[in-house]
Amino acid sequence: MTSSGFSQVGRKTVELFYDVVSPYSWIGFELLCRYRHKWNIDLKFKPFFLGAIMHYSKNSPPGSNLHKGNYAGKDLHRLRSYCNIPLNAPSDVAEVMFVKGTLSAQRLLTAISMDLDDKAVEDVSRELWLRIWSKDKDITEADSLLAAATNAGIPMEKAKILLTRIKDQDVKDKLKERTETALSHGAFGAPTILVHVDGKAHMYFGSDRMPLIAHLLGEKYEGPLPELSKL
Ligand SMILES: N[C@@H](CCC(=O)N[C@@H](CS)C(=O)NCC(=O)O)C(=O)O
Repeated sequence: MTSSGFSQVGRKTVELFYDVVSPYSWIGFELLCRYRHKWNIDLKFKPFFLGAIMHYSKNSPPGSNLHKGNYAGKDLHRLRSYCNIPLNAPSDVAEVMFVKGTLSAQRLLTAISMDLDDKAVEDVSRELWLRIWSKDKDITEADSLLAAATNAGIPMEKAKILLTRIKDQDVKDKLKERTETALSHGAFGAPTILVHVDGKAHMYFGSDRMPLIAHLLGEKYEGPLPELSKL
């Protein structure tokens, strides 16, 4: 969809539902950013709240299972060079993911999606992932969120206003609405990707579903295109 609400002729819409707590969402995000022009898709960023997705789908994070958690650590290390995304697990993964969480960060992204544009959502999302999943930096304190926003090019005064917006009811409601939309399509984790073709939404789970998404779109998937990395 364009800002006027209409898709450009021939462009299919792909909605990426993600939470910056999720390293696989980062991979899905970068891969779709790399492919959006090749596939001529209208890529829409939909920050949602993974904690609520897990709760309402009665799922549990892979890290809550010892073997799955250990495997995910190795998998992400392999994906780091395969995809050319500088993934590094935080020193205390459990604290970062399950104690500190990402509710404020997801509300900030929601406020940016409401008050600014897709480019700002993209750039701040990347900055947040760089902090949490590359540099082992906090994303819960006000200063941390301001640093992510300003590093992404948002002027400090505007960033401060956006930060106050995370307490506003319309922002909370929008994040809830997006999370409910994902749940209504059967979401149980992140990334959740909705591909709209011929008036129908097709739901995919995972950053590793790109070959299937390409197939649905009638396009080619040629791997993670590490040479197009923005990182
Ligand atoms: N195979 C998927 C794994 C994605 C994944 O494990 N995502 C986590 C969040 S980081 C999740 O929501 N998992 C739910 C589940 O595995 O049921 C990929 O490569 O992207």
